[in-house]
Amino acid sequence: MQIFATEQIRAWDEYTIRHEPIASVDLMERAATACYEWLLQHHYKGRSFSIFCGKGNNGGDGLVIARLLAQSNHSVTVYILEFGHKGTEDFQINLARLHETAASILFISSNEAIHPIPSQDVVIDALLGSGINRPADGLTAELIQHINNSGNEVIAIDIPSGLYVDHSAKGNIVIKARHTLSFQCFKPAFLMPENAESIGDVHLLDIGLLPGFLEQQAAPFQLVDQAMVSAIIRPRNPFDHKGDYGHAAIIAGSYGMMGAAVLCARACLRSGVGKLTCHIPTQGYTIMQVSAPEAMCRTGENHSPHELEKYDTIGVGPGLGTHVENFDLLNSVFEQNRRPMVIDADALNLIGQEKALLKQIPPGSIITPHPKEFERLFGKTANDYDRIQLALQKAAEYNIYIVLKGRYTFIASPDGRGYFNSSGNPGMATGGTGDVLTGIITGLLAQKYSSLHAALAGVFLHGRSGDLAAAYSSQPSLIASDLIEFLGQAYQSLT
Ligand SMILES: NC(=O)C1=CN([C@@H]2O[C@H](COP(=O)(O)OP(=O)(O)OC[C@H]3O[C@@H](n4cnc5c(N)ncnc54)[C@H](OP(=O)(O)O)[C@@H]3O)[C@@H](O)[C@H]2O)[C@@H](O)CC1
Ligand SMILES: Nc1ncnc2c1ncn2[C@@H]1O[C@H](COP(=O)(O)OP(=O)(O)O)[C@@H](O)[C@H]1O
Ligand SMILES: [K+]
Repeated sequence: MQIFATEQIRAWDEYTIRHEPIASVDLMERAATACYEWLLQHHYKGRSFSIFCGKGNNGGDGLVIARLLAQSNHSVTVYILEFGHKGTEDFQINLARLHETAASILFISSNEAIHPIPSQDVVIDALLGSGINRPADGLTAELIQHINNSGNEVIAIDIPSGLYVDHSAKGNIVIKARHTLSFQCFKPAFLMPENAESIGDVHLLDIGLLPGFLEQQAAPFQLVDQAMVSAIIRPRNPFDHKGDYGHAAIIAGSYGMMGAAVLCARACLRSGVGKLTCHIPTQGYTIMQVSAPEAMCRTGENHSPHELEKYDTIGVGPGLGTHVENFDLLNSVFEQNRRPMVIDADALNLIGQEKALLKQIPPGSIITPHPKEFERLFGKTANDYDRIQLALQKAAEYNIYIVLKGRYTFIASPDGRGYFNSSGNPGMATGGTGDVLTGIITGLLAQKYSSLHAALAGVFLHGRSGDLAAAYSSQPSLIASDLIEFLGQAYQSLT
């Protein structure tokens, strides 16, 4: 699924209007009807509503929702914020239609007209949509503050008023919604952690925009979804043998952190790798042999970084520790292995301390930082959008894939393309889940998936395992080992 910027969303609306064909006011009717039906299907039937509308087409959506609710005997009060202009054509048509219903219509042209919102009302926010072109200020800002301070449940239409679709509104006054009902496709704003408080739960409603438009468009970002990953994962052939699925090495673990190495190794095995050898510290030998009997072990000084050429790929970092001797370890790994590999956790923290190592990373490798590790590597950014841009810039500069982990993990490709993963849940915010991801991606790389495909499929399967594990038990009880247990079902769910 594509993730579009403002101009492309507008172009998709226009394409549909021209080619379906459908009048713009009828498309608005379709969009608002989808919102109305969502409300009825989600326990809002019979409630009373305060609906706040601007005078653009977002406000037009609000007016249609108000009419549909009033016609089905809901108590509706509509507040129209006076921007100083008369409103778009579709807004005006729908204002005239609303006058024929029992809805109360009030205009807000000064702060004296802002009154307390009845506590039982559900608030619908249709003040500003994708047409916002400057921060909300003056009366608009006051009204947004008033709604936020009311404590009422707020449902935003298309996007919470005050947010931009595709750049940061950090520090601006923005509606805080419980739900956002948006149309057709994800907008970048919904994927940024900095907007979490504003967007609430996002629900994408199908308004029948024509798919033909998608063929002509290069979206700035793609969503990693089941369809994409199903097309990547290859079936196994009947005469295959373990040599066909690669030999991976995991270099991980230290005293007190052997668990990270075990989680990584077990996830790698479950990902489908042919053979796995773990380079671990001597004191971790028994732990690994007992916990992952399918894996071979190499022990010795400094993780015994010898004969690394024989592996198809290497995953390095989980639980490694940041002792000074590990700089030599990393240098040795990068010297011996020039094929794409996976670099995570303490290996990234070491590189963060010794930035010259960045240039030594084998081309096409995948690094998997969480936001703090990313910051140690590449520095702070002013907002989440800038961080995404910085990831793309650094991926190109070092010819690597950057998997920036989070709710919607972002994958930056060195060719400038960016992907947001759609699977996963906050149950996965628990120690060790990142080690599992490293194991999965390493296993996919060993199986000769391209770096891009290993990263995309790896993050999606990892999140899908988390979703299946949480559905089986619960989010709070989820632990990293559960992801490994559910990886099999995650694969199964693709077909
Ligand atoms: N057929 C379609 O296309 C469909 C569209 N749909 C809906 O249309 C919405 C987009 O509508 P839109 O383009 O009219 O923009 P919208 O956000 O309502 O109004 C913004 C107006 O407000 C103004 N303004 C801007 N910033 C401001 C600020 N900070 N504070 C105050 N005022 C500000 C600015 O005017 P200006 O003051 O700059 O002259 C601008 O004209 C979209 O989100 C979706 O809900 C759906 O129905 C599906 C079909
Ligand atoms: N709220 C969330 N929603 C979805 N995925 C999450 C969430 N929180 C964490 N994750 C995922 O869990 C993993 C955590 O990795 P990381 O922070 O490296 O953990 P650790 O270092 O403990 O292994 C990442 O893959 C991340 O995308
Ligand atoms: K809105």
